[in-house]
Amino acid sequence: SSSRALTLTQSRARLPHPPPTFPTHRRGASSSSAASPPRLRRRLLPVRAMASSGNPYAAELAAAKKAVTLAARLCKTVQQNIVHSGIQSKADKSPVTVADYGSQILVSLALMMEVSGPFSLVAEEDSEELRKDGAEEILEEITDLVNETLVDDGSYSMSFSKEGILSAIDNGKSEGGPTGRHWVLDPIDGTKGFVRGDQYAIALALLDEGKVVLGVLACPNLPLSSISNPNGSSSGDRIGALFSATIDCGAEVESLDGSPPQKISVCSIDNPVNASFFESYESAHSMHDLTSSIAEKLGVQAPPVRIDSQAKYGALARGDGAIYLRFPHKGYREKIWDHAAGSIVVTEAGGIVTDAAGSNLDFSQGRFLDLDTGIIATNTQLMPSLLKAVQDAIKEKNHAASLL
Ligand SMILES: Nc1ncnc2c1ncn2[C@@H]1O[C@H](COP(=O)(O)O)[C@@H](OP(=O)(O)O)[C@H]1O
Ligand SMILES: [Mg+2]
Repeated sequence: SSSRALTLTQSRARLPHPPPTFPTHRRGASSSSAASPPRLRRRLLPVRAMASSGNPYAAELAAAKKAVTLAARLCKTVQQNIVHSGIQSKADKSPVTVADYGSQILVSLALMMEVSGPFSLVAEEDSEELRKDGAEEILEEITDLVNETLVDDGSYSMSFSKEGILSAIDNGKSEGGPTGRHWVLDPIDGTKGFVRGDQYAIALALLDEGKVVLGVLACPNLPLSSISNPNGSSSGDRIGALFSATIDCGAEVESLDGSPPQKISVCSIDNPVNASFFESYESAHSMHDLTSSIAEKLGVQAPPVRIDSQAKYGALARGDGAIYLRFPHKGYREKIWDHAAGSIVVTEAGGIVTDAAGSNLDFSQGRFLDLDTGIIATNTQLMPSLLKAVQDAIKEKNHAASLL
């Protein structure tokens, strides 16, 4: 209601740190009002929900779910258009670019509206390209798409000006680090899958004092209950899964269009013969020859299950498969937004996520993960033998390379 509406000036006075601003105008106002002080209706979540759930991050979790669900609405629209227009076969990358920026803007907006206190966001995109000559058309497309999504969703009665779009994107420029709270966002993880019409995820996590304390993964194309065959297609299952996890509170999955959350846990397979493993669809992202040699050493019989994005972590967390292997080619540096949300979903579901040396991933070092060789994830039962197989396979590969 209008009595609850706060001007930005009012909400700043109430908060310990000013939230980031983006020029916006209320829907229905003339375009000249974009220059007048923006009015943001800030919805604060009921404090009661926080206290009764026993989850110290309950408010942030609710905000994160709302943010990625809103972004997923935009991404789904764009992906449908891409698939229908057959644009994925052309070199034109603009639809995915529009969705990437649009998703980041909506997540940033929703977090800002729903969570009080200092705001820091480490996100993949910045506005540099959009500020260049020749980018006007794409900027206009993003602005229209974001504003249309806001109208369809109906949660926030506001619309963005083009300048507002640019500054909202730049809210994601934080460097993260070991102190304070930082949101970590991949607005579209698995862009290759997105363009192919396959799996992708909107991945959002919260770092608190260098540790991931919360993660949500919106997977609009993932079957809700399980991947029923090796290609990840469904058998009449509902499509669209939202995974979430908060530190020490477990992991859950719910439907992206609303259903009660269900607790999830990793599988309890302890014999690798019965295990299957996930890896990137793209061989450029992970060495399929190395993973195949690891699987062979371990005695895994099933062929690899190749899926784009952090949907792999979600599927692992609910026991659709037993192992996730990721071995980028030499020289690649992993980014924190590619693993923060996925890793807490797996660990809170009872799994373990480490680098190839068996060390925990360290999200406190800025935008990159500094890690040894690759990332592996599985349950507690399989981890010791998996780690041994990984190290043996790497040794063998290095030895073979030294003979060349
Ligand atoms: N050469 C490379 N090696 C490993 N990962 C790469 C890569 N190039 C891109 N990536 C990362 O792999 C992510 C996709 O992971 P996956 O292969 O599991 O689907 C990409 O996320 P984006 O799609 O958000 O750019 C990107 O960050
Ligand atoms: Mg990514």
